[in-house]
Amino acid sequence: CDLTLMSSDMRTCYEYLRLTSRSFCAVIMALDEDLRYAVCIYYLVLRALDTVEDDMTIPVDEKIPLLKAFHEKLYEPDWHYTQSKEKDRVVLENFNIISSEFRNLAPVFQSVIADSCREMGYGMTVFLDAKIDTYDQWDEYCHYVAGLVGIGLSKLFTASGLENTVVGQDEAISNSMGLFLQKTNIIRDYYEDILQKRLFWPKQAWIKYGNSLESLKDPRNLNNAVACLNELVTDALKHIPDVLTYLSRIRNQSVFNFCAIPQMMAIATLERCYNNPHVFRKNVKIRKGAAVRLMDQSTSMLAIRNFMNHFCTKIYNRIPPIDPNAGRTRTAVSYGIGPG
Ligand SMILES: O=C(O)CO[C@@H](C(=O)O)[C@@H](OCCCCCc1ccc2ccccc2c1)C(=O)NCCCCCc1ccc2ccccc2c1
Ligand SMILES: [Mg+2]
Ligand SMILES: [Mg+2]
Repeated sequence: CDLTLMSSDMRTCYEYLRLTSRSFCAVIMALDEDLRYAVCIYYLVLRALDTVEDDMTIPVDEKIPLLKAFHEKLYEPDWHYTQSKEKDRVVLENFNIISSEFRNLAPVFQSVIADSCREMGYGMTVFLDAKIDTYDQWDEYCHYVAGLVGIGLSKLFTASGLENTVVGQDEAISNSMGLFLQKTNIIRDYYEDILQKRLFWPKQAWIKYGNSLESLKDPRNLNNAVACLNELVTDALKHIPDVLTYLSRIRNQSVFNFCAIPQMMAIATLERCYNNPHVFRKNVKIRKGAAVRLMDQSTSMLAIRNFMNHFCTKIYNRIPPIDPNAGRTRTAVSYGIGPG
């Protein structure tokens, strides 16, 4: 894009995107012009909100009103926040620049982003002590922090005129796009989160395998821990049919790539995590070469179905016969393997 035509604040916003988003910057920059601007701002606004949620040094009685009122800061020109210790605090310290660009967006884009921000902020306060007991509460938390992003993005795609009305209207399918990504992150990040006492694995799952989520990282409980991991991967795999339906509706190439690549990274990550004891000792990542191949080749429904088939077949071939969820996992991956 021609940086000279851009306002200096917008140039700064793209710099914040590059600084705070390892996984989304490239795919956002590949979007067609109008959408690229709105989606970049959308990302920065929600990353700022999430940085408040994630910052455990902010006292609860300050954090709750800040999360709930965050959407109002979009219309307070000078507002910014300098008290955060988080890695992405730059977006809070310079929120006035981000909000000034937000107010330059088309009104329809502003209302989608502001509504999303209000609902996400509220949802984060509901789960502030991160006590996620049931699978339904797991779905609810992931709806607030990621499902809403899928719903908001879909409304931006339709409002931009690049995608059909159905994309922006079918909230259940858009929600699944976020749940698949967020559940994959939560499964992958067990070790890093448990060190910060952030407990996002649902109790309804881990209670069958140990008397606390922390107990799963004890090497003596490794078999139970891996069985719990496999159960959560199986739950995440259930979103695959919705992900395939969503992607099959997308018509604009840059929107397709933007939507498809994070989903392919997620299924590749789930495959690496499945039945993998390393999840309890370090951060499991997909190999650089595999990630590059997914970025370059996730450009058509045929490619997506082939990648989904590839990773689901790899999981299928590694299901331990004695795993308590073996049958349910075979059923879940079969949706990704497809009729072929
Ligand atoms: O702190 C971190 O580094 C990770 O934080 C995680 C957490 O705290 O749980 C967690 O924070 C969630 C709250 C803030 C959401 C920020 C976000 C992310 C991606 C976007 C992409 C485009 C536009 C706006 C976006 C907004 C996080 O970043 N999880 C990664 C998965 C979130 C997926 C969002 C999402 C949902 C549906 C999508 C559909 C199509 C394309 C991209 C999509 C992206
Ligand atoms: Mg975060
Ligand atoms: Mg968070």
